[in-house]
Amino acid sequence: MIEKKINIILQTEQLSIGYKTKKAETVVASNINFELHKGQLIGLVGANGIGKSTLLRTLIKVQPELSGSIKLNGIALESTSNLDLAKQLSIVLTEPLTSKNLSVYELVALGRHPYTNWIGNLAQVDTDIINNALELININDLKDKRCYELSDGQLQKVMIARALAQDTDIIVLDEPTTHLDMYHKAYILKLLQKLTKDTHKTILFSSHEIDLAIQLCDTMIVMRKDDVVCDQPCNLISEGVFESLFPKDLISFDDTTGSFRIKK
Ligand SMILES: Nc1ncnc2c1ncn2[C@@H]1O[C@H](COP(=O)(O)OP(=O)(O)OP(=O)(O)O)[C@@H](O)[C@H]1O
Repeated sequence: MIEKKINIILQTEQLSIGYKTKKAETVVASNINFELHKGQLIGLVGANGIGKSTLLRTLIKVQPELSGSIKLNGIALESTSNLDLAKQLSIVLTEPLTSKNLSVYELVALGRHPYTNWIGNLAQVDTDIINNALELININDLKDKRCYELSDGQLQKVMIARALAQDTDIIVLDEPTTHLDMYHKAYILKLLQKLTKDTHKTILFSSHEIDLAIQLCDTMIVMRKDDVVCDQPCNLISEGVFESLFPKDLISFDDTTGSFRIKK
């Protein structure tokens, strides 16, 4: 029990997320309580528009929580400075890159930004970490290419290498498999699983690839209309959580295969 507590890296308590304007507050989800552990692969799933990106943006401090608390390594997120945050948490977003003119090496090297001096000079330790990230993701052969020359799958690997170069305890990815074909979706998620095992980092990603996430994740956070649940995939299956994710007219969840099927 005590060891479990020591291993907690990210924790929410009575978290409520959404959007606030001067006139109104829109709650997207509330009563969110979970504990994420070191070295785990965690998939965040739910229907379109349910609040996955809103939750991720709140967890990475891009938007404020409406109420409740988030703790990163035991410290409230709101009292963690942005520089400290960048040393603990790295982010991979799917938005198109504005810096596609950079070479792959230069883009991965940007991951060292929180650690370098103001002109961004790289020390030997930084270049070692960058080379190690290129090696771990197996993209050494791409390092001199310009980012605009890459396929979506290659670019996604480069973005993950940049996050690795940032050398944080936790990596957060918003829909890392968007635009990828079936093979590359599986490849990227398998790569994330391997990284959690090889580096003991915690990796949290949102995805619509529920079937793949069930097979690969240690833990899943499932956002439903009325609640947010977090558990091991096998427990979520036996509690019927996936079955309740979507309207029942078109697809149903098959407990035995752990996948969705179209109703005939
Ligand atoms: N900037 C914003 N201001 C106000 N409401 C927003 C904003 N961004 C998103 N929303 C609303 O918050 C809700 C959750 O959206 P969000 O993008 O988090 O869902 P999602 O689960 O990531 O969806 P998808 O799977 O389609 O990407 C939606 O109702 C959306 O319209």
